[in-house]
Amino acid sequence: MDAILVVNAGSSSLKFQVFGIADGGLERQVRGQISGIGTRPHLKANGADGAVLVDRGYDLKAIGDLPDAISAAREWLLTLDGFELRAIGHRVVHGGPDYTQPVLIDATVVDRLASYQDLAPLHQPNNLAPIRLAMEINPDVPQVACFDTAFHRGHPEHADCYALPRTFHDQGVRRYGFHGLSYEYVAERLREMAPKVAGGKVVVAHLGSGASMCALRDGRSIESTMGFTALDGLPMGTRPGQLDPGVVLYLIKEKGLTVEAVSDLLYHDAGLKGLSGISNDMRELLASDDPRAAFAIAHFVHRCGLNAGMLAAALGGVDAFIFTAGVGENSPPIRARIAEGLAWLGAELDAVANEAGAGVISTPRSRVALHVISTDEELMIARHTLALIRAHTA
Ligand SMILES: Nc1ncnc2c1ncn2[C@@H]1O[C@H](COP(=O)(O)OP(=O)(O)O)[C@@H](O)[C@H]1O
Ligand SMILES: CC(=O)OP(=O)(O)O
Ligand SMILES: [Mg+2]
Repeated sequence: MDAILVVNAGSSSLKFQVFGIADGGLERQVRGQISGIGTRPHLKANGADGAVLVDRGYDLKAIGDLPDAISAAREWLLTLDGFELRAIGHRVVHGGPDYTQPVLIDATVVDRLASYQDLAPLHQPNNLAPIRLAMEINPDVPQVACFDTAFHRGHPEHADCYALPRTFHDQGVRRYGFHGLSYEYVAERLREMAPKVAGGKVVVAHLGSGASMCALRDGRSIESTMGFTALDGLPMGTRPGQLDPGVVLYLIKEKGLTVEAVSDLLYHDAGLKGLSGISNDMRELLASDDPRAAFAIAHFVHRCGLNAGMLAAALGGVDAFIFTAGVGENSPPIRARIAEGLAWLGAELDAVANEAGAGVISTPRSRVALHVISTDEELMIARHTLALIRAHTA
């Protein structure tokens, strides 16, 4: 069967899917991920019928980081047969000022994407590693890069600039926004599920290991909480979210930290991990009775509320609030606490529906519809990849 492989390297997970190419479009064949990278690595994959193909844990020595996960996933994927690889689609977190839509990859594209490495050090090298590997091993298989930043490129310019001298903006120092493939998918899904709501003012909360929110007006992004890099906005697993830049200057000038040490702190040791001193993994914090875990969660919920308010202001109101990604899809208690913070907007949670993991978790009276949508960045990537290779072979 002709197939597309999709690779999505996040900050705590490596996700992959295999889609068959059929006349009618894409047919999902395999959906897998290595989750808990850095905490409790676990490989799980399901086949087209949902059957479990593999479900196994690894110790941290075997999979300590993303590159280890890429090797392990590749090893497992090579055990599959029956697929003729026709294309590989990749999530690439930073598209910089150049890429506003998916692109066929060649050596020039790889070089340019590598030049954004410092703008997404947690992701870009891991996005590029499998691209380079496949170029070497399967040079004839076309590869497509799909960007987290592209969906946000329709923002008005006054929203995406920093209040810095204009020359910096012209050099690419501006707000890009991330998780765009997830928001694009959620916007499409919402249009299918609730077209009236989808045409209105919607805030989507992508709460995973990386976390951000996006304001959608009529399905298009008009604002996001992330900026130049994926450090801004909400607190995350290991990233602080919004931080006074004065803190960075102080750490360097007064505390003598090197630039590398500050970078390490902001990408690897801050956020839920830094604040709790326990873990970057929300599951572990929720399960802990250590007050530092509760404190980190309280901070996360507080910042989610503030950022939701900011996006509500950008939209001039909110018709719907959507939860997605690892925490948003799977944690009723976190959803409940965030929903509480939306009460001033008229949101009312249906506690039973929330606990049951329903798609709509607001009461009929609620002035803000509360939805849970499982994101599918890989499907979005597969669609873009198929469209691009078809356009190039037509
Ligand atoms: N049942 C759950 N309750 C709370 N958090 C969860 C649950 N399941 C997964 N998560 C959280 O989701 C995060 C992973 O989300 P995901 O969107 O896959 O992240 P990423 O793509 O950034 O690696 C994990 O860090 C974990 O804390
Ligand atoms: C951009 C980003 O933070 O991605 P992820 O949530 O997958 O780490
Ligand atoms: Mg992710």
